[in-house]
Amino acid sequence: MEQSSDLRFGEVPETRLDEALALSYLAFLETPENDERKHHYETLRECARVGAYDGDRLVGLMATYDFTLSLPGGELPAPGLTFVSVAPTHRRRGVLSGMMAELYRGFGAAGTPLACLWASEDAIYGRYGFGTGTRGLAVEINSSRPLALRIAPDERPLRLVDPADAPALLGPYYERTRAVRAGRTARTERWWREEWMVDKDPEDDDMSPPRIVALGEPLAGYVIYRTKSNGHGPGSVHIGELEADTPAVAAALWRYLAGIDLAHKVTAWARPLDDPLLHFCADRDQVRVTGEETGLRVRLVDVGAALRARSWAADVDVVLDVRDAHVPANAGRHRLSVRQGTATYEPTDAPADLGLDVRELGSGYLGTVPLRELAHAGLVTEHTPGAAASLDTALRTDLAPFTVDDF
Ligand SMILES: CC(=O)SCCNC(=O)CCNC(=O)[C@H](O)C(C)(C)COP(=O)(O)OP(=O)(O)OC[C@H]1O[C@@H](n2cnc3c(N)ncnc32)[C@H](O)[C@@H]1OP(=O)(O)O
Repeated sequence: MEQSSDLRFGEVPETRLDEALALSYLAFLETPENDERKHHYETLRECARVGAYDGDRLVGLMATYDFTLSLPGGELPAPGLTFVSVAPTHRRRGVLSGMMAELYRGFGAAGTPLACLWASEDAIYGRYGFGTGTRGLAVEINSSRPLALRIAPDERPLRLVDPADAPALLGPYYERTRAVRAGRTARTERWWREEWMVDKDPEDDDMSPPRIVALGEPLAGYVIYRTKSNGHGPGSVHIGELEADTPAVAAALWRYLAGIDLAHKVTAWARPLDDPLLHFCADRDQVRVTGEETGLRVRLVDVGAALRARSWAADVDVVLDVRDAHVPANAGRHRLSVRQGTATYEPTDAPADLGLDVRELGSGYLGTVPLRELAHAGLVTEHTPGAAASLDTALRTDLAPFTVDDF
């Protein structure tokens, strides 16, 4: 892609936030109302920002949240890309590519190990080395009849929680889920309030405020959902998040949701690939998977730092020949050696066992996509038969990586 020589890339100062927001609304085809605009302004103010300038005019914008991402057995800083916008007058001239290069330069200087994002379109970010970090299932329950279950639900009472109390009650619980499931960003008090507990659903004016139902003291599980009425017809229940200590607690929460009067449908836009509901429901005609999508995309910005920070399910010794068109420091042959749970990752002259792009390594990193599958798809080259399977065994996680925090 040819990049215009009159473009300049650099920081977007706070004095230009209004212009940056206007550009973003132009790119995303949005005209938000005052409260939402204020929220976007504050969010953008707190993010790090990269811009593209044509003369003095801002024609490209990209911002990063200061996130920390859970990994198998640990966590790392992982800036979250957002507000990625290019003026419609300047598309396909290399503005995004220029901003990505500027971003990666900054990451290199800061020693940033990972980056993450949710994409508006699937085809955009693979070229910059982003792989599949998490995937989610869309699930729909026919709740015109009681939920049929194969296990006994936890019969302790359920209680409604005031949204104002939710961050203090749910926050520590959510934090514990991060320790056992990779792919989850840490939530601040502000994130809870402004992303989860906001009264008005940003995408659907007809949704109720968030409802929170909890089970157990100490807390053993919770669900955050909204409802939607449908005039005289049956309404629906829409799950934001459901977390539970045990299958019995999960069963109690799902049974509750499916039992809500005046609603004949429960939907969840994203559930983990290994959601126990899909096994303990007694009727898969009643509980249907209606879609599967990539959630968080992950970029190994510093491959060595990223690999050393996660835990491993098995020892492994492989030489990886990594391609990285955007971060040259990652490219070339490196020996990944995991001994008794500790990884080393060093440059080597030894012949490669596996050849792959950093994008594919990103897809395997949290355990979501087996490298064996990518080898079968012709995207990973197996120079040593069995090397992809050995690395997959080491990368495997107990729970499927998953997040519902889109941004
Ligand atoms: C994390 C987030 O914020 S996701 C949100 C992304 N933003 C949006 O969807 C808002 C609307 N879209 C836009 O603002 C722009 O079209 C962007 C940001 C998607 C792309 O910006 P551009 O400056 O046009 O991209 P740029 O010219 O640098 O293209 C680089 C390469 O990506 C490709 N590309 C860019 N956009 C797309 C796309 N939507 N689908 C497929 N390929 C794309 C280009 O063809 C080019 O490929 P090449 O190098 O092989 O020739």
